[in-house]
Amino acid sequence: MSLQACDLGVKGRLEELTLALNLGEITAICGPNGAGKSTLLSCLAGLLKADTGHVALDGEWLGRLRPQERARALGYLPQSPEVAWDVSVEVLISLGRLPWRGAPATEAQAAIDAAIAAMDLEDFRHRPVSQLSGGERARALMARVLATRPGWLLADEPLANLDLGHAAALVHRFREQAAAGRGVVLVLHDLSMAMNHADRVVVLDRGRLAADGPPVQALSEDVIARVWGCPARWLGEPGARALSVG
Ligand SMILES: Nc1ncnc2c1ncn2[C@@H]1O[C@H](COP(=O)(O)OP(=O)(O)OP(=O)(O)O)[C@@H](O)[C@H]1O
Repeated sequence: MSLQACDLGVKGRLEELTLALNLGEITAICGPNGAGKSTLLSCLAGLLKADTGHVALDGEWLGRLRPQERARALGYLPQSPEVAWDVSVEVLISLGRLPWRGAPATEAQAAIDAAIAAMDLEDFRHRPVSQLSGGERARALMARVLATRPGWLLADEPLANLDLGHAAALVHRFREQAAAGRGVVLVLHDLSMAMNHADRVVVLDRGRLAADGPPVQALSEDVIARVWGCPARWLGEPGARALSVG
């Protein structure tokens, strides 16, 4: 199942970008504020229509797929952890099963239970979403995406509201998903996370592709200086790098 952006352009936001994403990999999309990361992710998820070009899933244009088919293949976590309805955590997560309506109830419950366990939400299962902290709500929203068991996980800043332990656990979940042959595409501001845990990093700058490759290349000190405009130095060993800035 391939996911490709071909000459993708959104006026004032993305400039004719071509990109083929790979299953079995964690791809990080990095770049400064306003670089076009969320715009690209929304296009890949089929939620934002490009002005030029298209996104193709297995060679089929996203716009031509049935919504249910698209929702089964592409799981999307938006940047802001907003929830429109004050339902319980379990009900919120069960919404992730909507694309699989008609599947056996046992299968649905197993997926929901696994997502609750993966995001450490057992204690909150019956709690209304309005009574969660910001990080707990972010975990519940991630669990909803996991419950779908999509072929592609597209997550916009999935670690932003999480404490250290839950962030590390979620990175581990992403690695499991990639190892299971799924595609994982993450917008990340934390360049150390991208350096240490991504297989590939796509760097955007003012709507353009500035770098694309293994983290050591795409997040080299030169690229960081050029794109983010600040001197930075990588410290530590491969796999446990820390970024010293300034
Ligand atoms: N709905 C919109 N209409 C018009 N322009 C928009 C809209 N949303 C974002 N933009 C603009 O498009 C550009 C890219 O925005 P985008 O949200 O993709 O950036 P980003 O890289 O995700 O940034 P951040 O790191 O701040 O979240 C920005 O200049 C932004 O101001």
